[in-house]
Amino acid sequence: MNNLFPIFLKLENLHTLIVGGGYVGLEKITAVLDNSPQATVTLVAPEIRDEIQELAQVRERLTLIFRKFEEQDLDAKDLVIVATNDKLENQRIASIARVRHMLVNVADTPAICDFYLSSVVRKGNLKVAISTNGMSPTLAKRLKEVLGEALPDNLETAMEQLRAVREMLSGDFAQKVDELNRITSVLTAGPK
Ligand SMILES: C[C@@]1(CC(=O)O)C2=NC(=C\c3[nH]c(c(CCC(=O)O)c3CC(=O)O)Cc3[nH]c(c(CC(=O)O)c3CCC(=O)O)/C=C3\N/C(=C\2)[C@@H](CCC(=O)O)[C@]3(C)CC(=O)O)/[C@H]1CCC(=O)O
Ligand SMILES: NC(=O)c1ccc[n+]([C@@H]2O[C@H](COP(=O)([O-])OP(=O)(O)OC[C@H]3O[C@@H](n4cnc5c(N)ncnc54)[C@H](O)[C@@H]3O)[C@@H](O)[C@H]2O)c1
Repeated sequence: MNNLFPIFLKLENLHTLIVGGGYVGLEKITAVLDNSPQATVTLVAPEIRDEIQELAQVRERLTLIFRKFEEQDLDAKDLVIVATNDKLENQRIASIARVRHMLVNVADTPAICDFYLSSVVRKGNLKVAISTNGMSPTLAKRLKEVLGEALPDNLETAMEQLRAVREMLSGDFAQKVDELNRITSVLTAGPK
């Protein structure tokens, strides 16, 4: 069963807590900031990798706290990514966050995640997020590479032109939809 519902978050409007500052903490903070450089993030861990400390020097909205997780760290947070190397502590933190109605990702335990991070193909304004439903992050990463090669680089121009058309079109909503579908039908037309 694949019941995941994909959404695209504006992380600059949310406050994300990352618990753990090791390899996985670094992977997750990198994923967050690569996609959402203006995201507000607090990371708490007694030991924080140098690469994360370097990131914090150039990212004003990234705050580091050098100690173990405390429940108050969840105050005023929207999302939590839990990535300590203590599985039981990860589960404990996730349960506290759930009681507080926050969305939780626990890097080492997919079964108790409310959301997964995805592999991301980016071409300007286009973003394609890939998930394997937790089956194989490695496959997601490879598919990202395949799709990145396959998608043409001039999509940005097409998007800009379509946006201009979209703004120019008059008429009611149904007429606009018809016209946009007509213009873009060449994209899905098979070979003649
Ligand atoms: C996509 C990506 C996004 C990101 O993290 O930014 C991501 N993992 C990435 C890479 C990656 N992760 C792992 C490897 C090693 C090889 C392998 O195991 O395949 C590699 C490959 C590599 O690094 O080369 C190990 C691993 N990952 C999870 C577990 C726990 C478990 O499965 O039990 C373990 C075993 C830990 C252990 O054994 O100790 C769990 C999750 N990893 C997810 C996402 C979520 C499911 C996504 C989906 O639905 O596909 C989920 C469920 C939760 C989450 O983390 O959100 C990112 C690709 C970035 C890119 O595109 O370059
Ligand atoms: N989802 C994924 O993509 C993925 C990939 C690899 C590993 N994992 C799993 O993620 C976990 C973390 O691995 P790692 O390589 O980052 O470990 P690591 O040893 O490099 O780092 C652990 C971090 O957790 C911190 N920490 C420990 N207890 C803490 C606490 N109570 N509060 C706050 N921080 C605390 C440490 O200070 C350190 O910063 C492991 O269980 C691993 O199996 C997940």
